[in-house]
Parts: sequence; structure tokens; C-alpha cells
Amino acid sequence: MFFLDIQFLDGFNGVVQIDGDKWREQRRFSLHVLRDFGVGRALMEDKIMHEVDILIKHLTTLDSQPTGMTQPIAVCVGNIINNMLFGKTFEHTDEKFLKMQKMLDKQSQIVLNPIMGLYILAPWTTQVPGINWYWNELIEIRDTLWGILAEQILEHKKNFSPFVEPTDFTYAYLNEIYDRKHNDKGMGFFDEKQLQMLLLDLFFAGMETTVTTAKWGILQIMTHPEAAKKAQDELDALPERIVLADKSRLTYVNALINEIQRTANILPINLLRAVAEDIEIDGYHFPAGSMVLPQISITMNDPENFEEPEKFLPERFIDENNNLKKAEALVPFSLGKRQCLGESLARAELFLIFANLLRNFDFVCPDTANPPSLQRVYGLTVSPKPYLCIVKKRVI
Ligand code: HEM
Repeated sequence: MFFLDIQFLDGFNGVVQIDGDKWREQRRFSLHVLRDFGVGRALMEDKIMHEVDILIKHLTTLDSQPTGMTQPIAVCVGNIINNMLFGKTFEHTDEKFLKMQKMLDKQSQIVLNPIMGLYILAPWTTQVPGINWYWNELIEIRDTLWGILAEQILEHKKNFSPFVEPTDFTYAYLNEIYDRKHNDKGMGFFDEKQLQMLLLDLFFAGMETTVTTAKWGILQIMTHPEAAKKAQDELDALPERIVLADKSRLTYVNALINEIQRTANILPINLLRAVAEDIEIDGYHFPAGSMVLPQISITMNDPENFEEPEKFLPERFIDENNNLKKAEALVPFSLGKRQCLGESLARAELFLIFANLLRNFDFVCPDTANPPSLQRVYGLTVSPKPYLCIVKKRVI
């Protein structure tokens, strides 16, 4: 996103890479709209459950054939965010979506390639044949993603009416622009370029993180059948379709999801941030504007917080009375003002996806003698290596 933004727009846009008044205004607006569309309420739950039901149907048709989990999970999570941003969803077999998903994965890998350092320090190298190979790939990805977003905005502009209640994020943003323009409210930082980058930020931040966490989750469930069994015992006491209202009764399932997020630790070095004003910490002086990488996620692997942190142990989050323990060192969504904007959406998605998948299926290694690797692959987020899984419908 960083590369897409600085290279192709006039200055910084979106919400992830900006700060100051613009960030405050755009973040507040985004949170407000997500809330209006039901994030944190029943409306959001319906949208998520609609996609979870389709995912369950799709996995049932696989008939226990070994399968990769990326595509089905990506379509489910992608449709939830797409629905909120554009009012659109894809079929599980949609080629266009598959292509887009592959491109996002590729982009995530390319931007961490060491050659990116060279492109930043010496931008002229992006024009040198032989050296600019990765750069050209990035440009191709950018053009395709940009095209998809532009198409969506254009379609929304054609159908936009200020007298109709917005049904998705894009309409809500166009409505805000209209309202400001026609009611003398001042435009602030609202314009179409900003909308385009904001949509990309929300789509990418909302999709990549949740899909990667879910991929780790299925892998951990598959390689820790005893943990899966405990969660299923708890789930089997409830009706077949698990909803958010069940969350507080499912101690083990919550602990399992906590442990999945702790061990996945998908953004271990967090995002690059700038210090807002001069500050002194532990005798170190940080002048305003210093760039910092707050590596708070280190707490998730600190033995002082989590005994034997290398072990996968959902029980560590459960106290002697079978209640979920408060775990302040568990910070997958970061902390403070820049804390994840989509946290409540992500938490609801992870709970409904894992609880309903475990209720309906067993996830089995195709070759138990050679379980899949837990090796960490570094990109914009840290993913597991691709793996296959047998998804067996449970008979309860
Ligand atoms: C399991 C899923 C997710 C994880 C682990 C996660 C994690 C994070 C983390 C660690 C940050 C950086 C915070 C910082 O700079 O200190 C962040 C920021 C952000 N996340 Fe998430 N996130 C997830 C899901 C989502 C979803 C579903 C959305 C979409 C609605 C989203 C939107 C954002 C945005 C827009 C930011 C930038 C916020 C800002 O700069 O003000 N995230 N997320």
C-alpha cells in the first residue's frame, strides 16, 4: 500500500499511512460508517453468518478431498468486507476473485523483498531493465487493483442519489462529499482520490490479516486434534448454528482463538509510525517526526507473560474456575490511538468462522506421518506455508 500510495497519488491518502488532522477525520468517518453498517451489531452478524453458511456448504461439497484452505477462506472473508465496502460478493468459484487474491499475495511478498530498499533509496533504479523486474510486477498489480476500484467507484457514482440511504461504504463516502459540497460544510480532506486509497486500505487491511489468521487457525486445529476435540465438546452442547450470543458461554473456543492469534502473530513488527511530538522514554530522546516500529507483539512470545510460549496451549487462557483469563499481553490488534480500526469486525469474523467450522467439520492431515510445516513465511503479514487439509463433515 505504501508503494501504491506514494508513487501514484499526490501525497499520502487512505488511513493506514497518514497522520494528523487528515488521519483523525478519515479514521473517525470510517469507524462511524462501519458502525452504521452494523459492525458491533446484529446487522454485521447477519452478513458474516450469510458468508459462513455459504462456506460450510462449499466445504461440504469437497467430499473429504484434500484441499487448500486459502481460496475458500479468502472468498468468505473477502465477501464480508466487499459487501460492506461495495455491496458486492463473489461466488466461491469466481476466477476474477481468485486472480485478485493471488495478486494480493504476490504484492505482500514483493514489498518485503530487499530490492525494495534500493528502489526507495535510488528511485532511478526502477527504470533500469534487469533491476526493475519486481518494480514492474508491482506496477502491474497496482494497475489491476486500481482498475477494479475505479470501476466500483464509477458504478457507484452512476447510481448515486443523495436522497437514498447509503447501503455500503462507497455510497456513504459519496454522500459525505455531496453533503459537504452542497451544504457549505467545507470539504475537509474528502475527495475521490482519498476514497480510492481508503477503499484499498480497508480492503487490504481487512482481508489479508483475517485470512492469514484463519489459515494459521485451521493449521493449528489440524495439527492439534486434542484442542479441536475440546472445542467441539463445548460446541456440541449448543444448537447447530453458533451465533455471537453464544460467545460468552464458549470458554475453550475463545481460548483457542486467543492462542491461534498469539501464535500466529501475523504482524510481528507492527506498522511504521512517526512520533507526534518530542518525547523522552527511559532516558532516550525521540524528536518529533522520528520513525518508529513499535514491536509490541513481542509481549506475545515473552515467557514472563506466557509460560513456554513456543507451545500451542489454549488452556493458558483459562483459569481454575473455567473462566477466560484477562490477558493484557495478548495484543494482536496493537494498542493506542492507531489500534486496529477493524478489530470488532475481525473478532466477530474469527469467532463465527472458527466456531461454526469446528461445529460442522473435522480438519484432518492428509498424511499424518508428515504433518504440514509450521514454518513462518514473511510478507506484509506472516503466513504459514501452503498446506492441504481434509475437511470431513461431522456426524453429530
Ligand atoms: C485478525 C484480523 C486483524 C488483525 C490481526 C489486525 C491487526 C492490525 C494491527 C496490528 C494494526 C496496526 C495498529 C498500529 O499501527 O499500531 C492494524 C491497523 C489497521 N487495521 Fe487491522 N487487523 C485485523 C483486521 C482488520 C479488519 C477486518 C479491518 C477492516 C475493516 C482492519 C483495518 C485496519 C486499519 C484501517 C488499520 C489502520 C488504522 C490506523 O492507522 O488508524 N483490520 N490492524
